[in-house]
Amino acid sequence: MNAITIEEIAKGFKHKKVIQPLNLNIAERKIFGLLGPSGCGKTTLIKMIVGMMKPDTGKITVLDCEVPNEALLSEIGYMAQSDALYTELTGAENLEFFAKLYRLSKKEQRERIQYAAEIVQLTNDLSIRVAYYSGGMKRRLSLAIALIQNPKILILDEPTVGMDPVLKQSIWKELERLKNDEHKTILITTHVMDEAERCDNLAMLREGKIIASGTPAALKTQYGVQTFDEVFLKIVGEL
Ligand SMILES: Nc1ncnc2c1ncn2[C@@H]1O[C@H](COP(=O)(O)OP(=O)(O)OP(=O)(O)O)[C@@H](O)[C@H]1O
Repeated sequence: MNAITIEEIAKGFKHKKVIQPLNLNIAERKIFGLLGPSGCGKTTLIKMIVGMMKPDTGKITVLDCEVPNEALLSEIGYMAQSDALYTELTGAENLEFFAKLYRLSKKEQRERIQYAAEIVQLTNDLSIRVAYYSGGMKRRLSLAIALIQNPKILILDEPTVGMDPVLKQSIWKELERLKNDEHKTILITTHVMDEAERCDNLAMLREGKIIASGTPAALKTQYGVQTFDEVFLKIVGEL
């Protein structure tokens, strides 16, 4: 069963085609990684899945609903690349704001805020104003916000940028637990190759087209290489 189905989606800005007509299926209860060089269209594709950007043509279906659909707002936890946080508020107030937006009960609010803050190791910094957070702390708070309403699907645009290896490892463990125990579907963009390795399925994007897809092992076997950088270089004829 697919959590996300993308059919013939295309998007351009002015004269530039950013996403070529593209098809992609993302299976439920899997971690799907979107790889590709800067500017290849990953964020644009993700924004269309989330419903923040309208495709020029094509259709996107999430959990059997055609995007955009208000019912999907609570089903998708989205972590953007640029942090959309209220810097005048504390970390806790930011989390509360989003918890209220999703109409969580007082008890759920408390539980989810505690859970999300623990996952990103911000529990002891929740009373600090976000204006005083470091870049990495803001990323962590953004990830906590994506988790707050306990969505079925997590869409995370480069979630671990600026995080230290220990925290990165614990976040990946939690993503795997969310998939295995809570049956979440996770779509992630990354430049980090050891993260790509941990995904169940990958799609490699270049100039708005999918140039390769499959499991991490299948992709490396298909191209007879050891790393995803080499897969990419082989495809573009540089190796
Ligand atoms: N609103 C916009 N108006 C005009 N051009 C845009 C807009 N949004 C994105 N683009 C262009 O679309 C292309 C793809 O951008 P996108 O952010 O999707 O790339 P990306 O693969 O996510 O890159 P990165 O890994 O660096 O974040 C870029 O050339 C970018 O300049």
